[in-house]
Amino acid sequence: MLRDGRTMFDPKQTPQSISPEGEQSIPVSQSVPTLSVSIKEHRYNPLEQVLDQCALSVQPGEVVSLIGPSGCGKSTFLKLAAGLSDPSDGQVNCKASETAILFQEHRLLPWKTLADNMKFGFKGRKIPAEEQIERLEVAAENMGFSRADLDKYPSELSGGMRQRAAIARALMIEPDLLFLDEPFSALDVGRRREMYRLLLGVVKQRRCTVLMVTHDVFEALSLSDRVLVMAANPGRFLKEMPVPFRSEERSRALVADLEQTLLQDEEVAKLFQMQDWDRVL
Ligand SMILES: Nc1ncnc2c1ncn2[C@@H]1O[C@H](COP(=O)(O)OP(=O)(O)OP(=O)(O)O)[C@@H](O)[C@H]1O
Repeated sequence: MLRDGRTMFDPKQTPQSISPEGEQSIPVSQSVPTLSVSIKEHRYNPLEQVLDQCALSVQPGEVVSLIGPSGCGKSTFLKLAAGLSDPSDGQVNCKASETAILFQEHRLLPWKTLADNMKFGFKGRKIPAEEQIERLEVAAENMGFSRADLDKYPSELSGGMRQRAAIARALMIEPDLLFLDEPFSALDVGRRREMYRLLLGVVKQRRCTVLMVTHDVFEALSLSDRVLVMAANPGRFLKEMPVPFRSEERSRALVADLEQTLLQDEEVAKLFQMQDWDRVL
């Protein structure tokens, strides 16, 4: 059973096509979505249409990932969904009360220590001082930061530490909606898995809703309830791959099987130029 109540027993799930009208053809659960996005089109300049007919509803506690070739418009869709700018034509409806955004770049302030960067999200929020300290301590432990690390400046941290700091900063405000753009790209395989567990723990405990962009298909299928594949020129949703297993049931073999099914779909294979999928090189 998926978190939103849908059941999908067929382990050989196949990608479903998405109609140009958006996802109306896809069955969704009955609860009020945390996030509804309907973008008819988006352009940064009048001559180039970046997005075309991208509609998506995300249910409370659902994890949805966007994958697609570089430049197809994933980050643009995420930024519009997060309300960072308005679509040229379309609307975004968000029911979340606390939203956090994690950008592709870590965006830490170079003149602030790691601790101050991690606490930066508290600015403007009424969180008592003791609770701020408690959240910082828990986050530092979860992220594997020592007391000495907390006094360092971003320039003194490794790329992976900076990325973990940005993840901590986002999670420390306890969001009920998280927008993540390539959040784990700088982490080694062990840290990545720790972060996956942490993220899915937050999703489960607080019913946090997640919309994530990633280049890593295996990662997307490991973490998500469904994965949307975007095509380019203009950016649009091409396929949806539901993940028919609860997160705790997902083994490497099951996810690898789903990855193979997805990447062997004719249209998806063409999109990523992966028609000879079984070849490593
Ligand atoms: N601020 C901007 N101004 C003008 N064009 C932009 C801007 N941001 C993105 N674009 C263009 O919009 C298109 C989609 O970019 P976007 O970053 O959304 O793609 P993406 O799928 O996230 O790429 P990647 O996987 O490489 O991060 C690209 O052609 C890009 O050049």
